[in-house]
Amino acid sequence: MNLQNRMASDVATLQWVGGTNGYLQMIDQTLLPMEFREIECHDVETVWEAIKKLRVRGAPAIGIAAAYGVVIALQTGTGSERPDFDQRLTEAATYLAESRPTAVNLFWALDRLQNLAASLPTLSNAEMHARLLDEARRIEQEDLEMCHKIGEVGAELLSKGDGVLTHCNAGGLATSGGGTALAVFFEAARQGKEIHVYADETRPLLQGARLTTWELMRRSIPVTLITDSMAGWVMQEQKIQAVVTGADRIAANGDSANKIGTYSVALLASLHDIPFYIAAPSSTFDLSLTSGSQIPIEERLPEEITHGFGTQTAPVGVDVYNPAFDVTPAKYISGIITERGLIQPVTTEEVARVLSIDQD
Ligand SMILES: CSC[C@H]1O[C@H](OP(=O)(O)O)[C@H](O)[C@@H]1O
Repeated sequence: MNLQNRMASDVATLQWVGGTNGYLQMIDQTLLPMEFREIECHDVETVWEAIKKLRVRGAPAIGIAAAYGVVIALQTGTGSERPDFDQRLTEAATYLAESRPTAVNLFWALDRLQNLAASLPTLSNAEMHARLLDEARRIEQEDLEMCHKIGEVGAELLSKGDGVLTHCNAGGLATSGGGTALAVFFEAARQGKEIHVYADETRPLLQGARLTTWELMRRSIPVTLITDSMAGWVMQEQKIQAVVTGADRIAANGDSANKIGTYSVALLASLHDIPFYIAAPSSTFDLSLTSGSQIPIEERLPEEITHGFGTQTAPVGVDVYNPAFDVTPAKYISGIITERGLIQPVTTEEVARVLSIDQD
């Protein structure tokens, strides 16, 4: 099987249809697992809304969607001169960058397209548009390859029969299809390691209950759903031999932002002397930040907590705090699994060394 078939989840998180005047098709993840529906994005506003509402979500997937969103934005607009085109590119990137603040892959992808255009100022609008579509497709393909390698690097850390805990969803749905934390589980299972996954439900939007269990069950990987508050107890009961989660932005010293609740899981793992790993591609690192204190943390609407999935569970008007992410200090991270190898110990020097390793 080729890489695309082997590592991609058996459903395409995202799919570009057609040429430069095509459109982006994506699974609406807000409906899973009860309904499988794909939506078509024919304008940049639809892409922006899909990112904002987590119809497409997960750091790498958000970056890929934004890259295709730029291509869609350039299908319309005034001016036939290249400066007009470049202005529209800048406007589209600025607009998409406002959709969500934490996942650095969004900004990394938008910068990559803008830098490409800046490096090719003499191309016609049509030629530049085609190159931008090629670059978006390259970002998606590179992510698939990175997921595959993350799976291989991470699977080596797991032993036959391990219980492994994960938080939120860092699966094919959060990426080009290969997953990051779940790529480790997919590969370990493929190698016959017979792991058992414990999935935190991950309030308030339940990415673990809705998405991680769905992905693992589709691949016949044993998974047990637990509430977020049970993570410590299953560790105490010695059901867990390792923890692997994803990440949305990793600072130069290895401090990692991930779904809210990850920090608590890392502290619990440390207390129980259980290795806690982050799995993430190099596109999730933000080396411009010296530490995690500089990572912007998205705050989302109170209704996600008080009216989750249509049921009101708190008095109207109650004060609500709803940060979507938290930051785990590097000292609580046993290692960061990347496509370039394992970063361990998690230090600024080791981050720089591993990320500088040339890809084959
Ligand atoms: C492979 S990145 C997955 C990462 O993204 C999730 O956040 P969200 O569902 O809000 O996009 C969560 O932090 C996952 O670990």
